[in-house]
Order: sequence, then structure tokens, then C-alpha cells
Amino acid sequence: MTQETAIQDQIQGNHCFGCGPDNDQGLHIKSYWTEKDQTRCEFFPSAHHNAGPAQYLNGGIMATVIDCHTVCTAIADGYLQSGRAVGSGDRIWYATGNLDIKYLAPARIDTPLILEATITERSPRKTVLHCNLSSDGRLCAKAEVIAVRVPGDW
Ligand SMILES: CCCCCCCCCC(=O)SCCNC(=O)CCNC(=O)[C@H](O)C(C)(C)COP(=O)(O)OP(=O)(O)OC[C@H]1O[C@@H](n2cnc3c(N)ncnc32)[C@H](O)[C@@H]1OP(=O)(O)O
Repeated sequence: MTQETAIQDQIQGNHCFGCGPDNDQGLHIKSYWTEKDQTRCEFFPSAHHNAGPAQYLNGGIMATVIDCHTVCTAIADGYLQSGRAVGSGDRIWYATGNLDIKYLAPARIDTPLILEATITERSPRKTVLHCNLSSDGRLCAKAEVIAVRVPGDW
């Protein structure tokens, strides 16, 4: 199960700092389905995304890309569960209700991140996801995220 168009590029009107195509100063992450209930994102940090040491990535950036990759996955899944193409018809939105992240190892600033999200639970009001963040073949963070459905005009 693969797709050529990123989830974020199928959703209109997204100004999110992490994932919104409409945010000129955002991170512009791109997420793709890989298998049923699984998505992947590759993100190249910029030089100014440092933690204190110049060689390592800031933990808030790590949390942001996990947040956006998982919530965009929940949004896309919301459309699919409704039998609709992603981005079609009335807007389906989710917001982050909970983000529980464990930092396991530093991620280098000069190495792409690989994010792999899996939907572990879904109900009409919320979607629960697990996400691994790896860099240079090493698991650097893992997270549990609860995405909660909100109105289309949220
Ligand atoms: C095209 C757009 C693309 C956008 C992508 C954006 C990616 C980035 C996402 C973000 O960063 S969003 C910004 C950060 N998040 C927020 O600002 C959310 C602030 N909180 C809220 O607005 C509300 O508290 C929230 C929408 C999360 C929940 O309020 P509700 O009153 O709608 O929830 P409700 O009490 O009806 O609960 C619905 C379900 O969610 C669960 N839930 C609600 N809040 C939760 C919470 N905080 N943690 C865990 N679970 C929560 C709740 O237990 C319940 O589960 P069940 O259906 O199983 O009973």
C-alpha cells in the first residue's frame, strides 16, 4: 500500500507549523502510507534546528514532527474510514489530545529522520497511534499519541 501524493498535499487549508503546506516558515513534513494502518515520513533537519550541542537535533522539533506525522495519519484514516478520498467533502480534522514521548538517543542534525507510525486503536472520537523516530539506523524516540476528532471549523 503506497501512494505518490503525500497526505499533507491532499488536505486543503493547513497552516500548521509542522505539516502545513500553507505555512511559508513551517517544516513541511510529508507522510505516506506504507501498509494498512502504517505511515512513514522522512524529514531532513535544517542547521538551525539544533539542541544545545550543534551536532544534535532539538527535542521540540522531534516532538513536532512526531505530532504532525501521527495526527495527519489520523486525519487521513478518518477520511478512509468514512469511505472518502482524503481531503474530499466536509473537512475532517483531528487535534493532539496527548503526546507521550520518550527520548532514547540523540539524533544528529545532519542526518535524515525516519518516522514510522502505526494506528493501534480507533473509535469514532479518537485515534491512538504509536510512532518510532529513527536516525542513522538508531531508534532515537518513541511516542504514543492520542488524536481527538474536532469539528471541521476548529
Ligand atoms: C488539515 C489539518 C491538518 C492539521 C494537522 C495538525 C497536526 C498538529 C496537531 C496539533 O498540534 S493540534 C494543537 C494541539 N492540540 C490542542 O490544542 C488540543 C487542545 N485540546 C482540545 O481542544 C480538547 O481538549 C480536545 C479536542 C483534545 C478534546 O476535547 P473534547 O471535549 O472534544 O473531547 P471529549 O471529552 O469529547 O473526548 C473524546 C475522546 O477523546 C479522549 N480525549 C479527550 N481529550 C483527551 C486528552 N487530552 N488526552 C487523551 N484522550 C483524550 C476522551 O477520553 C474520549 O475518548 P473516548 O471516545 O474513548 O471516550
